[in-house]
Amino acid sequence: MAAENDPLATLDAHPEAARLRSRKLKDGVATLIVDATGLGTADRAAVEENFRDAALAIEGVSEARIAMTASQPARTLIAVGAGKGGVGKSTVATNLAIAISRTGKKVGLVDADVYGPSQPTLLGTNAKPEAEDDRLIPVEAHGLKFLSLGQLVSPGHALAWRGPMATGALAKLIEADWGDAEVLVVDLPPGTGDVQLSLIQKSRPDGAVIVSTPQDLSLIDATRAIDLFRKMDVPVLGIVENMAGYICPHCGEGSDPFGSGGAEAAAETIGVPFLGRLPLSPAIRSASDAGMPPAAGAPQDADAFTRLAAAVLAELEKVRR
Ligand SMILES: Nc1ncnc2c1ncn2[C@@H]1O[C@H](COP(=O)(O)OP(=O)(O)OP(=O)(O)O)[C@@H](O)[C@H]1O
Repeated sequence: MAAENDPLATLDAHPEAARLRSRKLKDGVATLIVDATGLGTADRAAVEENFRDAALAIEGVSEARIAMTASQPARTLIAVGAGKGGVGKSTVATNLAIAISRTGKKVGLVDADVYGPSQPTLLGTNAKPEAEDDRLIPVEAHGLKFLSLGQLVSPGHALAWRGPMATGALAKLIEADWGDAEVLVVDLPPGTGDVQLSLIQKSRPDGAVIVSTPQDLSLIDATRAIDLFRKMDVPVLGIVENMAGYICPHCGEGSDPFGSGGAEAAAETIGVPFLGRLPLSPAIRSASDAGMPPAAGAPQDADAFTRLAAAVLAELEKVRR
């Protein structure tokens, strides 16, 4: 790492030398930059102490300054929002997260829906997260790590989350120990209120996906949600049209209970990408209610979400350039 006559060169033989990013000695002060990726709080402190002791044991070092770099990997945060409730935002967020994880990425899902956290139902588990050093450890299900406000309260009490209390609880979910998760999908509460605003401000999503049904009223609300993200300088990755057409399971005939093509037309007018449509399907509803996300199921159910994940990842690449 440095010249042979550098007294700090002995640190290259340290058992944690692979974490040493740089070392410098000036006027008796040793400055080390150490990569803390993947370390829990206790291990991080131990490694720091260890390097300090090792540096101070070197002749000519009177002081050791150790900088531990961010312990978490660069993580992409995707917010899933909707202007109003009931459009299938949570269903889309869960299945999008699963479809992204099926591309080989490590994915975490945050259920930040203060008004009706539904991920424990959608993922079919009531397991409660543990905490270590005051940091929550996400629960695992269907290949995802996830945390939900619904896990922090007893059933039926979620409506008590309001204002600063909700904001504080949401921060705990986002700042949890997500380990090696590369992508974090955040299921926001519906609407454009203070809770959404402070969450967007604090967590700075890399992009937002807006869920809407094809009908006009839902689209007006979706437009408000888009405005909120744009004002906060969060790139809108696009609109997903959910419940976009119904195929009768009995006669096979197609119909459009909520209209058709509305979200695609609105996306064009507003100037955001259209990410695709998901059909109104009894199979999606019954699988979701049973805690068996369709994205993790048979191809005929999973395909629409696989395409959605590909579209979302492609848009993310574009906004990063
Ligand atoms: N494409 C679909 N086909 C059939 N049912 C669907 C579809 N999408 C969602 N649903 C059903 O609609 C209901 C509402 O969905 P979901 O909870 O995901 O909506 P939401 O927008 O997150 O609502 P809220 O924000 O109010 O919690 C659920 O019963 C869900 O199974």
